[in-house]
Amino acid sequence: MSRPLLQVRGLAKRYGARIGCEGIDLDLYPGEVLCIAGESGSGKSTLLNTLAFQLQPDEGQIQYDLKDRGLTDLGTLTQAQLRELWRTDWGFVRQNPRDGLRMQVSAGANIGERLMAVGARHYGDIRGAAADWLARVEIPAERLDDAPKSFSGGMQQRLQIARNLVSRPRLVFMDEPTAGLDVSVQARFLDLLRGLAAELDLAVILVTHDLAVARLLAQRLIVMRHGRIVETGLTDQVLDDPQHPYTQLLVSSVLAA
Ligand SMILES: Nc1ncnc2c1ncn2[C@@H]1O[C@H](COP(=O)(O)OP(=O)(O)OP(=O)(O)O)[C@@H](O)[C@H]1O
Repeated sequence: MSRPLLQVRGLAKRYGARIGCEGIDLDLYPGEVLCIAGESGSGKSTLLNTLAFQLQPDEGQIQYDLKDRGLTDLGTLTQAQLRELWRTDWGFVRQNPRDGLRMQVSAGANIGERLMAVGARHYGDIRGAAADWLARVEIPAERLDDAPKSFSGGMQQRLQIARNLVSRPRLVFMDEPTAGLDVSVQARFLDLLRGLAAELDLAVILVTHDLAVARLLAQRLIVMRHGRIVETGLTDQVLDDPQHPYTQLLVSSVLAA
């Protein structure tokens, strides 16, 4: 197997005496989609934000395969180096597009900004690439100059995907990206996401409480409870033959719904 893109050992994040997550070990490989599932309060968002180094870990180590340095302890990077990573080689798709987009500037500018972060300077090229990405996420090109606040929720979420993927990141963190979408647009959105992840060989760490989303998108699944990983494995295996009683309960409660 290839070298891991992200390697995590003994990770913990606490809020005072309360455990956010602890004892987390995981390896993520290039192009792999990993889903973090678990009930409300199990520590999914804490783990995601700590992995993305947007929350400072209290214990443990996160190593990332930086393009120019190989596996590097993220704790040794400066804030400027972390910001560079967030703007270029990583992406972050929020549950609420208002948190991941700049709502007042045009769709084209939302995409163009990320391109400028990776060095693009030519206005025509940036506009062309933005139009191309709008088409890839199924937004009509004539909406290029419109602000996302005039878009539907589904369009905003697709724009957030375009903004993140235009810089060709290798790793994208996603926090419940489908939770705010109507059921009627969820399936198409998931299809689009799955296609783009495969085409771009994108590694994704995705938080969801929806096991159907995990089944559709993720090769590997982590199940969390009380801040700890209680089960991990290939998604189909975990869902079809859960070993931990908590996972069994989680799977059977979905089947019963
Ligand atoms: N900012 C915070 N301050 C104090 N405690 C927090 C904070 N954020 C989360 N927690 C606590 O950490 C634990 C894990 O919360 P977290 O939000 O990571 O869970 P989650 O699985 O993402 O939940 P949900 O699905 O409801 O978003 C919970 O006990 C929660 O109360």
